Amino acid sequence: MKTSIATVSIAGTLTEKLDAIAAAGFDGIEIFEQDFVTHDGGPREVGRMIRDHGLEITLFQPFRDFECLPEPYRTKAFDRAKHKFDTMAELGTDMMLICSSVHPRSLGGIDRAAGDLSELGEIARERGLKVGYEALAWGRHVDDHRDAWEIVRRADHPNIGLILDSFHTLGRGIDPETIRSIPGDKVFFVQLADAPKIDMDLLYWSRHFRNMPGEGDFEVKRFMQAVRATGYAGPISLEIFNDQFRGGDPARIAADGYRSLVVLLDDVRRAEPDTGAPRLPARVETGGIAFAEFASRGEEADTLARAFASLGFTRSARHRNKAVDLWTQGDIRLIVNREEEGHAATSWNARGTCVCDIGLSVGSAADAVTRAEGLRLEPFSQPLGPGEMAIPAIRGLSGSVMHLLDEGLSTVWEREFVPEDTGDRGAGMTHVDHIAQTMSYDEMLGWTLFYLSLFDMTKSPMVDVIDPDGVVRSQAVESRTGTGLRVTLNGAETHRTLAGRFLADTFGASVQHVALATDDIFATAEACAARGFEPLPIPGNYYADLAARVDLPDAVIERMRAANILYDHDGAAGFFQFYSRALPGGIFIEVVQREPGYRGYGAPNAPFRIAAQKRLARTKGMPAR
Ligand SMILES: O=C(O)c1ccc(O)c(O)c1
Ligand SMILES: [Mg+2]
Repeated sequence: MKTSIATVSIAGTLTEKLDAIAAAGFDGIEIFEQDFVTHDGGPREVGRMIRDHGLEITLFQPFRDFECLPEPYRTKAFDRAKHKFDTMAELGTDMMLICSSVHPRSLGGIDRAAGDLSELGEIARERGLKVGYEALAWGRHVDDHRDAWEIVRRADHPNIGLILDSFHTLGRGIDPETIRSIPGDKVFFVQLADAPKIDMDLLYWSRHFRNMPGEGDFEVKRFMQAVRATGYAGPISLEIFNDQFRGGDPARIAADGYRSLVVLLDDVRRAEPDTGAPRLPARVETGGIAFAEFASRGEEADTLARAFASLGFTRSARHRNKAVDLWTQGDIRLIVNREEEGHAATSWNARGTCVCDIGLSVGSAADAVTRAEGLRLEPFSQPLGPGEMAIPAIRGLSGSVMHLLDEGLSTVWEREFVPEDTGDRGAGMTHVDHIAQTMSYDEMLGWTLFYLSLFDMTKSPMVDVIDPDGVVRSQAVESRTGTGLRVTLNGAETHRTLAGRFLADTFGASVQHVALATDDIFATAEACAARGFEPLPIPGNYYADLAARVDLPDAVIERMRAANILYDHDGAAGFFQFYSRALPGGIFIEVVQREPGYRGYGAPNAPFRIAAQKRLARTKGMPAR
């Protein structure tokens, strides 16, 4: 099945778009007329340039306001179409898209539309061209693919067919199952887009908020399953009108698009057995986070180590060959890497103290790598020292690394590390609850797609986190089983927010905090305090307000106040959390206790946490981050 993407989906000049689309792996493009018209070069040259990129022109579009016009508009519309047919011949494409008319003088009438299309089909046939008709969700008389199909059926012409676009069908809430009764040979072209479910004018929604399949809330897979059932075998093309993408990095957006298509087509193969075997291993089931590795040096590395000790961690092993310490507590492993060569050193040079590597437990590391390769994710490796194990890894957020560990690879701790004698039993923390990654808002969709396409994860609705100086959008992705990986993605739009400041200071997206789970937050807080841990101070007002709005005994609220513990309840269960102060690199540690059934991340408390962090930074005379 050929893959294609509309030029309108990608930012840049026509040449930049083509470079990005070709590099991403697509077979073809839908050329948007505007992208062609704005280019300084005739249609023959443009056609050649596209073919020189190894791409074919799958479609020329859009041709508007054609059908059902009274004279003299009707004749003019036919003349316009003939003119475009000339251009198409020079470009070297044989398929034109006509979208349903929004012309104020359009008369409507299914047979009138069919008659116009049939007559145009005859002109197209003489020139060896084909015309596909698409129902725009806001078309004046035709706004439903079922009506568009009836028009095409009555036009009854071999050069006239139907174009399906998932946005127009799913955006209007039309059941995609209705596609199954359309003959595949009359479907001339298929366009795909997803979108977030927001209540909005259809045209505005379509032109600004479409996104890649899997990035939104539409049932694009069910749409595509219905398309496959018709026997349609032509190109599958992304047509994504999105303001962020129009201003985004062409290579990144094109790669995301290609990835979304590969995943979707594989999901469809999996769901409809008669469409062929899946080509990729299934989405990878994640266990928890096996380790979080900090790149650091000197004084900052010492400060980190002291902070870990105050949180009840023990330096339980050192690497055989490297300046790498392993700090453990429960099933949690925090690594401090002071090496002056290799990935950690590169990360430290670029951004200072940071989380440079995340180790993830997976069912099968080999399957994870095969799937990642199929999605064209970037593999990572570096030279191994004596006795070191080859653990598969891929590039994660902004050049960071994600290692994939399965059962067979879990011997790495014994093989590569020398244990140290430890007496400390810890402060009761058991495992990593989640990591929080901060990125620019523009990167959020792409990273959501990364997690959802590689791993067996779902996303939760996006929430707004109110910072005193702006809004940060936050979205969680979590393993379907609920026991594996959990990540919150935080998208900052301004440098004035805590997240935005962190982003600027660390030169790109990275882990801003690591949240550790305990079964008894009060005991853990006490054990940490005994080790000299200083929590983020929370003002008294918070507890006065809490007492008024939640159903907790006064004595519990008093204990929370004493330990700077915050609380949330999501209707099902409660959640307790406290925070460290800022560590080197602006990173912080969160400690959480989830009551069984609590699904959130304490988002309602984020404004209080952020205000407290900014206040602390100000009183220390440090930049607020
Ligand atoms: O927004 C539009 O006008 C428009 C044009 C062409 C399409 O294929 C489409 O889906 C929308
Ligand atoms: Mg369309």
